Amino acid sequence: MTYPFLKGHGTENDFVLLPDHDGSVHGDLDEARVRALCHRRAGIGGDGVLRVIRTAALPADLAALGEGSEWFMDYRNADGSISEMCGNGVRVFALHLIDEGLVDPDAPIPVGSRDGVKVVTRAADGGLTVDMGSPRLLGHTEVTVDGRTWPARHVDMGNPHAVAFVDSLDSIGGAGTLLEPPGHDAAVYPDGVNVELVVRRGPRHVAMRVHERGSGETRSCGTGACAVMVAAAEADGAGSDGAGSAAGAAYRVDLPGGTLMIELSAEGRVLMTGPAVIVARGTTDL
Ligand SMILES: N[C@@H](CCC[C@H](N)C(=O)O)C(=O)O
Repeated sequence: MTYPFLKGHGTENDFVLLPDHDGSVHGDLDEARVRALCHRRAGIGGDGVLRVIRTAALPADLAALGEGSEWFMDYRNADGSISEMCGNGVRVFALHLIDEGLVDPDAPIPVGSRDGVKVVTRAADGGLTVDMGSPRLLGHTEVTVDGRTWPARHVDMGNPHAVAFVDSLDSIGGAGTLLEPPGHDAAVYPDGVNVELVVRRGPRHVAMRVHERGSGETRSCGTGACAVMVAAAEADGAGSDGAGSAAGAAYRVDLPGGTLMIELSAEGRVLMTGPAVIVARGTTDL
């Protein structure tokens, strides 16, 4: 069977997009197909898959999560597992909808996800801004990477994150070498966790590396950058809800694949701005 695909990325977090508007192409998108598509040597290659489907074509339980949005981002990690949300992916997804004339490019674009509807707007710098919703600052925990253990902040951005402030990003193996899933408390993260390692670069400016649940070390993670901003804002004197005195603050978050700007609105909502690019389109029989 041959079917269409596109390839895109946001700050080098790369995705295979699968247009499947009425759900007739991929049915239940199984893990084996996702792994084959994302394989870096035998497939198209990607950190994950974004299935582009109309909310109305989904089973009732999923459709309920996307209520109010015509389009739903059905996201899968490279290993075929499902995640609630993908911050870089939703920008790439919205760009695809704009490119294909599927939405009004001048209006806010609602995109359904397993973490509810995210609204994407065009940013002044040519990028896209996503209202990522309200973060949840949960407990304190720890993570172990390369045999070293750090205290970490548990931040929920719809998906689970552990944010650890470290002395140096360079001393923890080379870039792209966090191959083993970091050690973490399975009681805190029963479904696994995305782990962010962070250093300060200046006032409201941080840099990070990330090991993603289901994808390994990636060049960028949008929800991860948001979690990092929330943890940094708390450390900089915000209230326990992540808003407080940091509300309105904008942080620059540098990642191996680029830079994201993350802002905490006066209402305590996280606004993420960054680029999105489509680099290829074609058909595959994978
Ligand atoms: N890269 C994404 C996050 C993808 C999901 C994550 N690996 C998980 O399992 O929660 C992003 O940009 O947010």
